[in-house]
Amino acid sequence: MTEVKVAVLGGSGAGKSALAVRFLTRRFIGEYSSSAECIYSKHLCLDGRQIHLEIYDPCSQPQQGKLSLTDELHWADGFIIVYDISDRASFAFAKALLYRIRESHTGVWKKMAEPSIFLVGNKQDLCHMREVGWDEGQKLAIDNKCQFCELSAAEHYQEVVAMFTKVLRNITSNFKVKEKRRPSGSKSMAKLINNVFGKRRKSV
Ligand SMILES: Nc1nc2c(ncn2[C@@H]2O[C@H](COP(=O)(O)OP(=O)(O)OP(=O)(O)O)[C@@H](O)[C@H]2O)c(=O)[nH]1
Repeated sequence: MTEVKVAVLGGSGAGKSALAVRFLTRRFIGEYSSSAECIYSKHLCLDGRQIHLEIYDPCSQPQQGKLSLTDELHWADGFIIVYDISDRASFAFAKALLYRIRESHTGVWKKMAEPSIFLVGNKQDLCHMREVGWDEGQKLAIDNKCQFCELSAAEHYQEVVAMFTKVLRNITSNFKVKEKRRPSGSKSMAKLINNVFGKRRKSV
C-alpha cells in the first residue's frame, strides 16, 4: 500500500473543499464548513497500485503576509493550489503560495525530487465574471514548473477526477524515482557487509 498525502491550498472561498469533496464523493454540495481543517482519506487503485490517499483541506488560509506553511510543506507529497478565476485576489494568493513552496524547495529540500504541484483555476462556470485570464494561469504554472488546468468543481466531475489522477500519478512516479536513487535499508546494509567482508577476504 502506497501512502500519498496531498494538500489542497488556496485563498478563502476559492473552492478547496468543493474540489476535495467532489473528488471523494462525486457530489457538489454548495456550502462547506470552513471553520475546521480536515484530513480526508480514501483507498483507491491507480495503475494497479493500491493507494491510501490523504487530502488535507485547511480552513481559510492565513493572510498572505503570514504565510508560513511549514507543517504543510513537511506533511504533503504534493499540492493542489486553487484560485477562483472570478477573483483576482485569490490568484495573487495562489502566486504567493507557489513562491513559498518553490522557495522552501530550493532551500531545505534542495536535494529532494521536484514537488508535485497542480495549479487549478476553479469556477470556470463563472467565466462571464472572469477576472483572471486562462493565459495568466498557464504562464504562472510554466514559470513555477507545475501543471495547470481550469475547471469547475460545480460542473466538471470528470475534469476534477482527471486532475487528481494526474497529481497522484506525478507523486507516485516521484516515489519511484526516489526508490531507484536510494537503495532500501536491507540492500544497502547487504552491500556494506559485502564490501567489508569482500575486502577482508581479498587481503587474507
Ligand atoms: N459557481 C461555482 N461556485 C463554486 C465552485 N466551487 C466552489 N464554489 C462555491 O464557492 C464557495 C466556497 O467554496 P469552498 O469549497 O467552501 O471554498 P474553500 O476554498 O474551501 O473556502 P474556505 O474553507 O473558506 O477557505 C461555496 O459557496 C461553493 O459553493 C465552482 O466551481 N463554481
